[in-house]
Amino acid sequence: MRLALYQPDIPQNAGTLLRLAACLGVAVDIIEPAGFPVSDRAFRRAGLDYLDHVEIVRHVSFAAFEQARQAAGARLVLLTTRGAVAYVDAAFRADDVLMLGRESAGVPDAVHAAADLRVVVPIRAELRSLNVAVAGAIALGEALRQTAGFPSRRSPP
Ligand SMILES: C[S@@+](CC[C@H](N)C(=O)[O-])C[C@H]1O[C@@H](n2cnc3c(N)ncnc32)[C@H](O)[C@@H]1O
Repeated sequence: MRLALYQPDIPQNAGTLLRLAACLGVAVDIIEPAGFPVSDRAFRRAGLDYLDHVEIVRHVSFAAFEQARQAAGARLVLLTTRGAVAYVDAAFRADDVLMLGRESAGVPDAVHAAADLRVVVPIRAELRSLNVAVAGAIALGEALRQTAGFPSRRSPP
C-alpha cells in the first residue's frame, strides 16, 4: 500500500500525511509540481521529525509517476468527492496506490480517467469536502484493515 499526493499545495497537510504514512508503514509518492518545496531539507526545516521513518518518492510529473506505477503493476485508487464507490464498499489490494488530489483543485480530468478505481468518503450533501489528510487517513485505515496491512502492535517508546 502506498499514498500518492498529487501536486500538494498546503505543507501542513503534506506533513500530516507523511507522519500518517510513517506511523502506518506505507511509502509516499509526491507528484510535482507542489505548491511548496518538497525536498527532505525543506521538510526537516518545517520540523517534520518523522522523515527518517517514511519512504518518499518524488516524481517530476504525473506521466513519470504513471510510468513507475504501471511498471510495478499497482492499481491507482483515486480518492475523490466524485467517486463512484464508497470507501467501505471498495475492495482494496495490498499493493494499491491511494491518490489524494490537491487541496485547491483536486485532480484534472485526465488523472481522474487514469484511475482504476474512484473512491469517495461519503459526507453530507450540502458540504464540499473533507480536509485532504483526513480523507487520506479514513481511506488508508480501511485499506489497511482489509488487507491486514497494519503494523504489529508494540509498547510505545
Ligand atoms: C480539499 S479536497 C479538493 C477539493 C477540490 N475543490 C475538488 O473539487 O476536488 C482535496 C482532496 O481530498 C480528498 N477528499 C476530500 N474529501 C473527500 C471525500 N469526501 N472523499 C474522497 N476524497 C476526498 C480528495 O483526494 C481531494 O482531491
